[in-house]
Amino acid sequence: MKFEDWEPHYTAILDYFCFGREEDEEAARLLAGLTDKDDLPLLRSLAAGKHVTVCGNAPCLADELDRIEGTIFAADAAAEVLTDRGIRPDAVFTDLDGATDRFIDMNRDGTVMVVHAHGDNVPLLRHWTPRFPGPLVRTTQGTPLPAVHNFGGFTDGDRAVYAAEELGATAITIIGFDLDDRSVDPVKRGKLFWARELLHLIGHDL
Ligand SMILES: Nc1ncnc2c1ncn2[C@@H]1O[C@H](COP(=O)(O)OP(=O)(O)OP(=O)(O)O)[C@@H](O)[C@H]1O
Ligand SMILES: Nc1nc2c(c(=O)[nH]1)N=C(CO)CN2
Ligand SMILES: [Mg+2]
Repeated sequence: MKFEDWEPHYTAILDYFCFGREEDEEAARLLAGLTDKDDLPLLRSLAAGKHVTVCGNAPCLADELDRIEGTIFAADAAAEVLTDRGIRPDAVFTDLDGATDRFIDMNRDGTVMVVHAHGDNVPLLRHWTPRFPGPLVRTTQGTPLPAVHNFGGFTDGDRAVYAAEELGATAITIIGFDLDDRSVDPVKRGKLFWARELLHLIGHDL
């Protein structure tokens, strides 16, 4: 999605959560300076012309793994549910709140880390970004920078779907999403509300 088309949705999300755009854009500038890696061509090659399965981290994920087809994009800690079952994702979309040392291992084995900057994860960006030994793509939800991309989307899971669309996937299967999950805290419920809105906007009704 072009940034001009994304921007009104982004502004509405900032208002809803009382998040600051300046903080998001400062985090993106910081991330721009933490590494020179930009493995966008590799990420594109994983999605373009391919069937992509996006794995969210709802409790139902473990029961839906038999639906996986093609390239695997994992939303943050969903990557661990997958590796626990011997499945290494092709890419992990993460704002790093679910990151563990196992992300470093899968990145060394070739999993693309798609590291997202926002106003509330600056310490995590500083901690993890220099430690990833393998392929890395950087994203922002604000104005994109030359090597900090914005494919649209907000939560790790819906951003993975937006990226798959933007990078030319021919089909997308979405598993591990329970957007009515009542076990989550109120802020997370708000995030799942926006995930549903944003997925609906690009034709995925969950
Ligand atoms: N019931 C669910 N619980 C958690 N994640 C879900 C659920 N259903 C779908 N998802 C997707 O899986 C992703 C898991 O990533 P993660 O739990 O790190 O969330 P996040 O987007 O970083 O938000 P938060 O800041 O609340 O952690 C979410 O971004 C969301 O898109
Ligand atoms: N400023 C800010 N931006 C975000 C946040 C967050 O907690 N704060 N969480 C996200 C993952 O759902 C995505 N973007
Ligand atoms: Mg996360």
